[in-house]
Amino acid sequence: MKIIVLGAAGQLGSCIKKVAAERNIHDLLFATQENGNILDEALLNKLLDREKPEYVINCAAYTAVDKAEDEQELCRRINRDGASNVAKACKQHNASLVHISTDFVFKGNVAYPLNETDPTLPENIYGITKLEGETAIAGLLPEHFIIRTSWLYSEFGNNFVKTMLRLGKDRSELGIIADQIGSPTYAIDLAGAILDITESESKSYGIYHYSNEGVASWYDLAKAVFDISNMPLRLNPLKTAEYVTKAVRPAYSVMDKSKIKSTFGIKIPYWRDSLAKCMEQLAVTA
Ligand SMILES: NC(=O)C1=CN([C@@H]2O[C@H](COP(=O)(O)OP(=O)(O)OC[C@H]3O[C@@H](n4cnc5c(N)ncnc54)[C@H](OP(=O)(O)O)[C@@H]3O)[C@@H](O)[C@H]2O)C=CC1
Ligand SMILES: Cc1cn([C@H]2C[C@H](O)[C@@H](COP(=O)(O)OP(=O)(O)O[C@H]3O[C@@H](C)C(=O)[C@@H](O)[C@H]3O)O2)c(=O)[nH]c1=O
Repeated sequence: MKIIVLGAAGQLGSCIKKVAAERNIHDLLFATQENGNILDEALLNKLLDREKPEYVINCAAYTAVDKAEDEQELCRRINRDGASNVAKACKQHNASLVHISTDFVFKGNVAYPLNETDPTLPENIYGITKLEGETAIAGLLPEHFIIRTSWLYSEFGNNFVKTMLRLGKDRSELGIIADQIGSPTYAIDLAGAILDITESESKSYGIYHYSNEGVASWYDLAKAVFDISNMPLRLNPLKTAEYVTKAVRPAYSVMDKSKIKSTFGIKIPYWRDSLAKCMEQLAVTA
């Protein structure tokens, strides 16, 4: 079964590459911006024409949440128009699409785990354009799996866990927001779930939520990182108002994962267990 992974040089793309190799799944083509620019419709069509994939996994996105507030046009082109281009190419070539979206499509003003039908109301440009991408795909291609995930980290790319380890080397104390609540997700676990879905060849298309089990604040996540790595840093819990950022982030964006678990039989690890695994990998590569 042929699969094309777009945005393959990013964090999640790299995790899919690693998990696919571990599982001996070899019929994947990993496309970067060079040979799979999602803003270039002709290039995408040529790629799908040549490879004739059953699935396209779109990991390509604009993910710089604060910078997006100053680069709205570029962010929208990639997250809305790029997603739409990918869906059109899939439609033309009879491929199913696995597309990745975010918890930041929610406003975050309710304190219960959000399911796939709960109302969306993104508050920053990244979230707004990701939701526009979801809507564009749903309107163009019924054969889609849109997987909303949250707080991705891994041994690859840029992420909060690696930022903490970098800052922790030079500082004796850090202030971390403690009133934004979500679910950290090891991108390796998400990569495994995505491959479970493609391997299942299921036709249960639609939106799905996936994160690791459990909930945490950014403060909890940072604390766990420094505890696991035995770094004696002083962490100060902050209120959102005390740590000014360009983009507004949801106060509560925990997602209900019942649908993905019951539809595909996916087992989801607890976030702290997965964090420990990632830290082991980071220690090996350090
Ligand atoms: N990171 C997170 O915490 C979360 C991410 N997500 C979603 O998960 C997905 C994967 O995220 P992640 O891997 O962390 O993000 P990364 O930023 O690590 O990877 C995104 C990749 O997309 C590439 N890209 C950008 N523009 C284009 C383009 N025009 N054509 C092709 N490729 C392009 C980037 O290339 P380059 O680096 O060269 O610009 C980069 O390699 C995204 O859809 C994101 O919105 C959802 C929730 C949480
Ligand atoms: C570096 C740092 C961040 N923070 C806060 C700011 C912010 O509220 C939170 C996370 O900051 P970051 O900028 O690392 O993470 P951010 O880029 O906001 O992470 C988001 O990325 C996008 C792509 C998603 O889709 C989301 O699910 C989510 O993972 O931590 C502190 O409180 N102290 C610090 O020292």
